[in-house]
Amino acid sequence: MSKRRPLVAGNWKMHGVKASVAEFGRIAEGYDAGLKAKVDLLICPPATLMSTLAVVALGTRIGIGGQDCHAKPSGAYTGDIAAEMIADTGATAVILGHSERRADHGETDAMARAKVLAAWRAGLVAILCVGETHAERDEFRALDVVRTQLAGSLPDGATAANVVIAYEPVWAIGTGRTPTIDDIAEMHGVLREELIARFGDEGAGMRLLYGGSVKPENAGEILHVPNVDGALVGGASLKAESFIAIARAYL
Ligand SMILES: O=C(CO)COP(=O)(O)O
Repeated sequence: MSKRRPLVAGNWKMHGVKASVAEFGRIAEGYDAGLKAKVDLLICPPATLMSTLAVVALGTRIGIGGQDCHAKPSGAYTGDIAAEMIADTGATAVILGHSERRADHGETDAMARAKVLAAWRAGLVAILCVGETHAERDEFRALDVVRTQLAGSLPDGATAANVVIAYEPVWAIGTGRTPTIDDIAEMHGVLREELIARFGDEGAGMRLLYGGSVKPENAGEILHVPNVDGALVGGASLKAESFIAIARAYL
């Protein structure tokens, strides 16, 4: 039996307004005692909702996280948010190095690495995303690409408590397509090997999430793959019904 407690995290991306607080309430209602005994839940709303949801989440045992942070604690960086500001809302985690940040904002492994250090400085858990493009998988480079991303973006000092790794194949995000169960098992196995080689027992204890078109229909299969310790869910996290249904794969 693995001692890693599963985590199902919702990445709301650029979705959600004040009315979405009610949807969060429905997620909290669905997080019953049976689920609480088995799985952690985290919601990463847009920055505009973080403070509100952090208050609403008090007592629900659902964590709140950010979707990105700046590497610096403060300064003249218009539009950016420091890890310390995320922590100040009551959030406890932050997604970093997401492929949408890498593609749309030119984020490199070095930048993701600096942001992970910022998250730790602020006391946040870093949810670090890695994943190959479709072309890279076609060229049989997926494992190498992901190994390189992990090596370049995960700093020394990572522990089972301060980092979660999310494997998100870029081509599976929002497309309804997923890798085969064997491909997920292979990638997560490689990630686990890398983490143990670098961090020993801490690496063995780090949670590895799968992300990319996770839905209630495929959660049962994906979440029981060895070394898959949960999911990072985009679209299906926007509705309480589907998000909770995914978490219930652990019951
Ligand atoms: O990018 C994702 C989560 O970070 C996955 O998004 P989808 O679940 O919508 O494919």
